[in-house]
This record gives sequence, structure tokens and C-alpha cells, in this order.
Amino acid sequence: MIHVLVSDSMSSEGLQPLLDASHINVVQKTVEEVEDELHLFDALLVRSATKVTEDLFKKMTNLKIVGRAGVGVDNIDIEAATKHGVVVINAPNGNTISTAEHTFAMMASLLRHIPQANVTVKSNEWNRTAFVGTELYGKSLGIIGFGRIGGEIAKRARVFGMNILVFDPFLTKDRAEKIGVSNCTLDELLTNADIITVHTPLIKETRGILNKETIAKTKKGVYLLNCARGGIIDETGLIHHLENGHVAGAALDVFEVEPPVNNKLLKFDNVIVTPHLGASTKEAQLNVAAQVTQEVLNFLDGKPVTSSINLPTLTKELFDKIQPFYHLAKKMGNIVSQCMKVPVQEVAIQYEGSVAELETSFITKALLSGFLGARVDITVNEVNAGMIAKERGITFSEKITTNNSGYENLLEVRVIGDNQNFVLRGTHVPHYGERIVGINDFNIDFYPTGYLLYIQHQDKPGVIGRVGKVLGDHEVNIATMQVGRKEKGGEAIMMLAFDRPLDDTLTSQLSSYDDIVSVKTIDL
Ligand SMILES: NC(=O)c1ccc[n+]([C@@H]2O[C@H](COP(=O)([O-])OP(=O)(O)OC[C@H]3O[C@@H](n4cnc5c(N)ncnc54)[C@H](O)[C@@H]3O)[C@@H](O)[C@H]2O)c1
Ligand SMILES: O=C(O)CC[C@@H](O)C(=O)O
Repeated sequence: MIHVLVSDSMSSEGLQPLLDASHINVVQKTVEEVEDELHLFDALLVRSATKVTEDLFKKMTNLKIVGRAGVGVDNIDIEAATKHGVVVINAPNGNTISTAEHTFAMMASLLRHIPQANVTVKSNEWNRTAFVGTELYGKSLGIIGFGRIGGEIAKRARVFGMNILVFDPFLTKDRAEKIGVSNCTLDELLTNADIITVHTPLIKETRGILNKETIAKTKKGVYLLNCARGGIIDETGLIHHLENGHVAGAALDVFEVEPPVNNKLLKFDNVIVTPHLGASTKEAQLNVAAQVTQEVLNFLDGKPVTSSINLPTLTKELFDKIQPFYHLAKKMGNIVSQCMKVPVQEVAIQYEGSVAELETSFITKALLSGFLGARVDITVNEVNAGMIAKERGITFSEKITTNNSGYENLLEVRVIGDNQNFVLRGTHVPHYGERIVGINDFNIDFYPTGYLLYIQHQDKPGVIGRVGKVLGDHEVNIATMQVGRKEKGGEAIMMLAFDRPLDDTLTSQLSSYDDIVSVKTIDL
């Protein structure tokens, strides 16, 4: 049974496919309510209320995936997720329209004083002169962060006859041209905009992008909006410029601390606020819940996820192509690790032939996770393999080569360790399967599975017979056996496969023979 915890409120219609799956147990409770059972859950679905911290990852020892029903993942410690090998996915576009519409509604409300006027009429006042507003038409709207939401706001603003100024350091010329906007510098936007709205993620570079100094560069009487994340507009800086009258008004859906506690911003008549409602529509909640549900179901079924934050994203088509190499790479990493029981400094992977045209970074991570999984005592997978390698001082690299060694596709891993190097080559033959075709300088051909015995020996008469006799004496049946040598009478190797693990006494006995250089067991 797979256990999924849904710890924030979510559209039950969106969650329905998870609720319907007979092999999945869905628990809809807060983290605090299931404190004693946290170690059971395979998947966690959240909105913004649950704080997914390092501490929570430590408690959720079985966790494999966190699904964020929304865009912003600032409530999830991505670094900790990666370290613990947990995939994080989000629902990047399910609430774009709702948030753009909310921002627009806030902008219109701010300039026409609708919330304030509403309160007075309901208090039996009829004060028309106090609420003279400002038109949006002809005004310059500065959009900081021109992604999905920023783009939708621009479309709406154009219909309202507004001029659009955009600041986004990552905006491509193509996208800007397609939407008909031009990217300017932050200073140009600040000095020319009548209204400024922020739509970036909350990251180091955007925290306080509008602050006491930058707001001072804006036009006197500017209007500011934040429907993205609290902290993108620094609240202290904003308060300063509301008090001195430089800012004419602000509309805030988000706060540095939510819900706001003793927040001075709530005292200004020209500040209008909503309780983080940008994505709160029936449509957006259904969209985001349905998106993460589908992604989590795909992931739990071993299918690719398309909106991962800490994994390369793959389409189903690409994933199907990669899968054979993914499994081969994982086994190759595992074999090398078991053959090289010494400290390792470098793992270099080379791709040749058709495999080189695929998303090799994913295959590299699979190989690395196979390699590290055999030598560290924590969960290692494609998510955290790079980070764990780095922590342990192991550098890794990948290279595409145009060499042609005769295989349709070839993966080669070269591992450099203390006084020892090891090279392994593998290929995947369609409709036939994975083959290991080279160990160091030896050509060989075996199927990497089960219990293997790798023997380095001298190419002399009687060695193979002696190995066979020892195994026979111990009643061990050899499933398959491959031999390889460089030259007659020189160094040679054997790779034997068995149906069950071998005793240490047997491998010690084999190692004691003069013509046998080394004996290594490999369990796959
Ligand atoms: N209020 C809500 O309920 C609500 C709902 C949805 C999203 N959000 C917030 O809105 C944000 C934007 O959502 P989106 O879907 O448009 O995201 P997005 O990823 O499509 O767009 C973000 C844009 O910010 C830009 N950016 C990054 N760093 C920048 C910088 N230093 N300066 C300027 N621009 C920068 C990126 O290039 C990108 O184009 C999200 O991160 C989320 O925090 C809030
Ligand atoms: O869960 C919510 O309602 C807020 C979501 C929103 O902030 C987001 O980043 O997608």
C-alpha cells in the first residue's frame, strides 16, 4: 500500500484520481495530526501552509515526492529535499489566470478606492468626493518578473490602454517580441512607471527588490502591488514611503509574515489587502490539485514527471527512450563500486552512439546513484546523487564522444581511485537487453544481473577447471560464465553468475590460488 499525506486543504475533485486508486491510502490531515505516523508516507501534497523543512524530511523517512499544489515552492526546503533524495514537483500554470485576474482586480480597486468606498456606503455614508480615483488608461504599468503571471497581466493591461514596462533579466528577446513588450533596466522601470507590480519568485535576488532606496527612485504618487510573495517589496521601505506620501497607495495579497501580526501596513487607508487570495478560485484550485495528483500518480507508477524542481524534466516519450540506459547505468555504477572498494576521487562517464542524443544528465545521475548507493548508508537516487558525490569529494563528469567502437550505443564509466582505476563499458541491445561488454582492457559480454563473481587471473591451463571444481565441491551451480583475455598466457578475467550469493569461505579459497590475482563478488 502506498501512503499519501495531503496536509493542506485541496480541491477534492482534483484529488479524486488519488482517492480512487485502490493501492493508495490518502490521509487528509495536518502534519501535526499525524506526528507519530510521518515515517509511513511515500508522498506529501501541500499548498503554502505546510512548511516542508529539513526537520520534516528527517521524520518522513519513507518520503519520495512532495507535490506543491501551486507555483511558489518557498515553503519547501529544496536543498534538504534534494539531500534526502525527495523529488519536488509543483503545478506551475494551474493558477496563472486566477492570480493575474486577482492582481488586475487589486489594481483597479486600488486606483478607484473600491474597498474603502464599500466600507463607507455600508456605514451609511455617501461621500463621493473622498473617493475620486485615477484611470488605468494611458498609465505606465511596470511589471517586475515577466513569467506566466506577468505575461497575462501585460495582455490585460494592453486592452485597458496602458503602456507596459518590463524588467526581467531572464526574458528572452523572442518572448518579449511575441508578447509585444520591451525589456528595460530596473532603474528605467522605476523612474517611468505610474504603477508597479511584482511577479518574481521570492529568492535572494528578488527579496526587497523594492525597498527604501529603490522606491525613492519611483515617480511621486506611484502605486505598488505585490500579489507574488511577501518580502519582494520590503515592508519597512514601503511603510517609510507611505508615511512620507511618496507612494500613493499599495495593494498587497501577500506579507512577510502570514497572517500579518501587528503589521503597520494594515493601518494605512491607502493600503488595500487580501489574505493571499491570488490562487483562490474554484478553477485554480481544481487545476493545481489535478496537476499535482496526476504528477504524483505518474511518479508512483515509475513514469516521468514533467514539472520537477530538483530533477531534469522528461516527457513520456523521452523517458521511454532513456529507461533502458537508466537501468543499465545504475547497474554499471553499482558494479564499479563493488569492484573498487577503495576511496574514489573521480567518476567520468562517456556516451557514444544513439544514447548520446538523449538527456544524458539523467543517465549520469542514475550511474552515480548506483555507484554511491553501494557505498553510502543513506538513500541515494538521481535527485541527490550529485550533491552526495560533491559532499564526499567525488567529482563527476560526462562527455559525448564521436568515437565508433562498433556498438549502436555505448556507455563507458572510468573511475579513478586510490592507486586503482576501473573502466566498465555497457550497451543496450534493443529486444535483447543490457550487456556489459568491457572491463578495463578486456572485452567480455555478460548480462548484469544476480550474483556475480569477477576473477582476475593468469591465462594458464587448469585455472578455469580449478575454479569450477571449488564451486562444484561447494555445490554451487554456475548459471553463466564468460572469460576474456588480452593475449595468450597473459592477464585474463572470468565473470561467473550464480542463482544465490556465495560464501566468503569460497571466495577466500579461490583467492588463495597462485594464478588467481583477485576475486570479487558483485550482488546486483
Ligand atoms: N498570490 C498568490 O496566490 C500567487 C499565486 C501564484 C503565484 N504566486 C507567486 O507569483 C510568482 C510568479 O509566478 P509565475 O507563475 O509567473 O512564475 P514564473 O516562473 O513564470 O515567472 C517568474 C519570473 O520572474 C523572473 N525573475 C526571476 N528573477 C528575477 C529578478 N531578479 N528580477 C526580475 N525578474 C526575475 C523570471 O525570469 C520569471 O520570468 C511565483 O513565484 C509565486 O511566488 C502567487
Ligand atoms: O496555495 C495557495 O493558495 C497559494 C498559492 C500561490 O501562492 C502559489 O505560489 O501558487
